[in-house]
Order: sequence, then structure tokens, then C-alpha cells
Amino acid sequence: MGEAPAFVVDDLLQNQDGFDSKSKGCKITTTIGDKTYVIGGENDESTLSLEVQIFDEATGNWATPIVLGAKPSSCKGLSAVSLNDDRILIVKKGSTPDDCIWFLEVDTWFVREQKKIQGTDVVAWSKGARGYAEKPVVISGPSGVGKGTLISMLMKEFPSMFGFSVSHTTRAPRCMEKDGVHYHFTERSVMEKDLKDGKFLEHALVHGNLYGTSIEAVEVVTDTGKRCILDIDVQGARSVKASSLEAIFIFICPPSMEELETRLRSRGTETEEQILKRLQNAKKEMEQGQSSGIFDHILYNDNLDECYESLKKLLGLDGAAAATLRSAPQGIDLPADHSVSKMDNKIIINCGTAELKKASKNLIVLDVSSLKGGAPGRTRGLDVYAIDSFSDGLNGINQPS
Ligand SMILES: Nc1nc2c(ncn2[C@@H]2O[C@H](COP(=O)(O)OP(=O)(O)O)[C@@H](O)[C@H]2O)c(=O)[nH]1
Ligand SMILES: Nc1ncnc2c1ncn2[C@@H]1O[C@H](COP(=O)(O)OP(=O)(O)O)[C@@H](O)[C@H]1O
Repeated sequence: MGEAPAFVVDDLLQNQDGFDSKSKGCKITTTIGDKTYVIGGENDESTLSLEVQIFDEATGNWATPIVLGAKPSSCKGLSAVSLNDDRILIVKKGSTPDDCIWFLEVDTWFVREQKKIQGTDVVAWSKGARGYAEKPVVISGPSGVGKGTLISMLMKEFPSMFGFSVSHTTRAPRCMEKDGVHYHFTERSVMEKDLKDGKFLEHALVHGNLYGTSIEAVEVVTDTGKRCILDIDVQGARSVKASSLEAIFIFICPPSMEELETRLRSRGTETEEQILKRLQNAKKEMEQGQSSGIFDHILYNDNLDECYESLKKLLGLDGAAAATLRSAPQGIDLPADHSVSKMDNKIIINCGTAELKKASKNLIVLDVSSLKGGAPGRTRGLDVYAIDSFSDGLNGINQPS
């Protein structure tokens, strides 16, 4: 339990209507229900770190929660607004355009689940990203069915469109596999610690080894504007389905178990013992893949070229527009000097800069009505535009520039 900073107690005694966050010194407080979240901590003279403490009004106690997700870097100041009582939108002052909007999730589905697992207070950071990235693609299927082959074909034909989520695994590398490219080959103790620290979107024990998708593995792909491909087993697909990562789920089936065995053996990467284990697990995976309701599409990989064409078709890549280059998602350019308020689903950022005033655009609006995703991972769907507060008033909000 933490010590209550004196000024925060003062703040807690005052109530403001409408705008629910207050700042004092280097910290900001936001009250949701019985709990007040105190965000910020002095780093040095000019920067703040984003520590989190919780004051529970019902018990009068202070708590330092477990903080999941990649934490925002230090900044020069903060503004905060609570959204839907389950997350706090944070605007970091004086930060780069792609790093100024963050969400501290305090009661989202993910946080509630983590609270149950950890048995204590949990909050989770999620970085805000403008616009939408196309849904990630989850590909599952038994060992040797051709998942890797199909994914390689897709990445070769559409290198600017797809990026591979590089998983962590405790299994040993095969002779052609490169660390950081095919997998992050990891010591079991290291991976277990990272799992405990909440760095993974999902993980599973497969064929006797740990495999997992780190949050970062998905984010590094999505941040480049590419569509993320995950090659994971059925257990992992189930976890992703339950998470905030909205994805397309595809299960690949072999034409027969005999053919699956032939492919596994001819690949020549496993020992006899490993092959037998994979074949045994394949039966279970086939049953789950076809009956669990997780998968949106089931493809049969009999003839490779035909299966690849079907895969492209269901990803919308069979037309002329298929090779269109995707651009990276844009950041949000906020000046250091600004104040923040809230109106329904719109966050109004008043930018007092001379440059913006000259251009008659001194209010920036963040429309948060269509947020998608969230911890673990990015919060997408932020719509951002500038308006002229003097001539349009706030009625001008519906005039995106
Ligand atoms: N849950 C989960 N499964 C994974 C992950 N990465 C790989 N797998 C699955 O682990 C299984 C074994 O993969 P691998 O050792 O590369 O063997 P292969 O499938 O025979 O090529 C496959 O079903 C993969 O889809 C991951 O990050 N999470
Ligand atoms: N349709 C297919 N017909 C014949 N061989 C295939 C086909 N698809 C993949 N293969 C071969 O089967 C083996 C296993 O494929 P791979 O992509 O490594 O499977 P997975 O990633 O699902 O374990 C590889 O040697 C690959 O070249």
C-alpha cells in the first residue's frame, strides 16, 4: 500500500463538474466510481514518468497496481479524461506525434480478466493510433499441413502488405531458422518471466514446448501499416479470439492424415519421436479446428497453388487492387502547449499556439466514438481533425479539415 501524497488528498476533497481530471504539480488525478487514479511522477526537473497509484475512497487505502502493457515514455506534462468509466485517455504534452495519445485501461475486459488472474489491482497501458489497420490474419493447422509455405508465398507476393508476427518459443532452432526472423528462440525461464509480466498476447504449450505471441510482435508489424499474420496453434487462436485483437481466423486442413505424415517426413526437420508426437496432436487439432467455432474459414491444402489462390481470395487479394501499397498509419501532431476538455464522444484539445491561431485552426478534436482494440496492443480508430473555434464555435466540429 502506498503513502498518500498530501496534495492529492486535497484534490480528492474537491469535485469538478463535467471534466473529471485535475492536475497539480507533476501528477494528474482522475476519479472513476470509488477509485481515484493518480498518474505521473517526477523524473527530473523537466520530465515526468508515468507511474500509477490508486486511492480507494471506499476503504481509504492507497494501492500500487500491477501495470501491464508497454509503458509510455517520460513527458513534459499530462492531461487526462476518463472514457466510458473503463479507461483514461492521456494526452502527453511535448511528445512526438505518434506518441502523444495513450489509454490507461482500468476496467476493460482485459483488465478485469487480469485482476482475476493476479488477484490484485491491475491497470494496462495501450497506445492510441489514428485510423484502422486491416484485421490481423491468424493461421492455424496441424504441423506439416503447409501453413509456413502458404505464409511465405503471401509475404513474397505482397511484401509491402503483410508482416509476420515473430513468436517466441522454447524449442531449439532448425538448421535454416534464424533467431528474430522465424522465431525469437528463448530460454524457458526468461519466457516464463515475460509471461508473468504480461508481455504476451497469448501463449500455449505445443508439442512439449512453450510458444507465444508477444504484444510487441504484433505491434511492430501493425505500426508499419502492414497486415499482421500470426502462425499459431488452436489454443493460441482461442486466446486471440477472446482478446481485443480483432482478427480473421483461418484453419488449414490436410487432404488426409497419410498425406500429412508424408509431408512431415519429407520436410526432414523432426526426429521420429517428434514426428509421432506431432501426428498424435494433429488428430486433436483437426477436431478442434473444425468444430470449435473459432475459425471463420477452413481451407484444404491439397494442391498448393489452388489452396494459395483460395487464401488470396478470402483475403480480398485476387483483384486488380491487390498490389496497392499501404501507407503507415499517421500520428497526431499536438503542440506542447494545450488544454483538454470533453464533450460527449469528442475530446477537445485547445492549442494556444500562434501558428495554429494564424491558420484559424486552434482546436483539435479527437473523436473517440469508434475506438477498436486496446490492451494488450494499440487502441485504434481515433479520428482527429482541427476546427476553427472562433468562426465555427463547437458546432464546427462536424467539419473535418
Ligand atoms: N499458441 C501459439 N502457437 C504457436 C506460436 N508460434 C507457433 N505456434 C504453433 O506451434 C506449432 C509448432 O510450430 P513449429 O515448431 O514451428 O512446427 P511446425 O508447425 O511443424 O512448423 C504450430 O502449430 C504453430 O502454429 C505462438 O506464438 N503461439
Ligand atoms: N499442398 C502441398 N502439397 C505437397 N507438399 C506441400 C504442400 N504444402 C506444403 N507442402 C510441403 O509440406 C512440408 C510442410 O509444410 P510447412 O509449410 O512446413 O508446414 P507447417 O508450417 O504447417 O508445419 C514442406 O516440406 C512443404 O514444402
